[in-house]
Amino acid sequence: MIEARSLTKRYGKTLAVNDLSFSVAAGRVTGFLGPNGAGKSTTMRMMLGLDNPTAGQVTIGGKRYHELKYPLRTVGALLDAKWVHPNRSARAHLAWMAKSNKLPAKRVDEVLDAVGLSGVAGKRAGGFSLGMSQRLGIAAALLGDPEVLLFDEPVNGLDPEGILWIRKFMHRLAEEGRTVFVSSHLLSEMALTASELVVIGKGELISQSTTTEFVSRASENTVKVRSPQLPQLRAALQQAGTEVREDEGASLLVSGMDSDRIGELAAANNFVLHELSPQQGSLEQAFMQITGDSVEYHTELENEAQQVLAGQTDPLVPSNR
Ligand SMILES: Nc1ncnc2c1ncn2[C@@H]1O[C@H](COP(=O)(O)OP(=O)(O)OP(=O)(O)O)[C@@H](O)[C@H]1O
Repeated sequence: MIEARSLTKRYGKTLAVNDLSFSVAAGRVTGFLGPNGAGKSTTMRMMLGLDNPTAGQVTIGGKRYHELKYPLRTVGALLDAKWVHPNRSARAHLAWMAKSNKLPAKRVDEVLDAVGLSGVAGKRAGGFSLGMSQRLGIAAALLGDPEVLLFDEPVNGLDPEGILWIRKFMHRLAEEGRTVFVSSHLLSEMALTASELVVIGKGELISQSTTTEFVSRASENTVKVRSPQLPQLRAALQQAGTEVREDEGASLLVSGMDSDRIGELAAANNFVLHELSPQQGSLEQAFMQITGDSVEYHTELENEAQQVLAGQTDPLVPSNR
């Protein structure tokens, strides 16, 4: 369990985190979502005692990081995967970390096995691909068998296979009952990875809810309707008080009435329906709608969201930001 209460961080004139309060529960993956510069990394650094809050506090299992007797046994983190001596082998890197933190040496092989790096444990970590480095970073985070895990943008720059691996691994950690808190600006990926979302913009809390609630609350839920009697159907729907838009000429997008009632209205008027399908809003739409002014780099995010919606980019592949 992580709890942030009125957490605030100021760097000179920049208010990086402003009066932020939220909680992260065990046994699920919680996504920490926000546009670039929203304050995600700063918040995570304060969780790990790498930065001191200007005001407020953040606790892990009720204690501030500095109060933890065995920090690595309580919280593990992946902040920067390339933080490793390039000439050390993966095993030597972990053995050094285990020793310097008074953790049992046998954990090294256990965590190498858990992340699938046993076969390359003797190889120089400097020659690892980004995906392998991320796995090594996760192995290091797991050394102390912590209840709480923090990952800062763990899928950045990874290929689809690497992204899928991380997503499944996080689900596994949550199923083991751990608290998994993962930051990202990749909206589609978070929709698949996290069941709970903490969303921030310009250092402030925008929302905390389940991913499903976040999407359905924010996005406009419409119903797509196709019929050979489109003009008549349209008139009947408008008369019933719905908002109706043309969708590529051949169908209608209806808001303000659910699909059951639209079907009943059509039946009552003897209209033939060729399609009646609820259109779920995407996380991108929800995010754009909710974050609104909080997005510092609006155009960039909008482009990304629009490309994903239009199917021009694979949501599994992160953009190069
Ligand atoms: N050490 C620092 N000194 C001054 N300003 C900082 C420092 N660290 C962060 N900031 C500023 O604080 C704000 C929040 O930055 P932060 O890195 O926490 O955001 P973020 O959500 O992690 O963004 P990104 O996804 O781009 O990493 C930004 O305006 C940033 O420029």
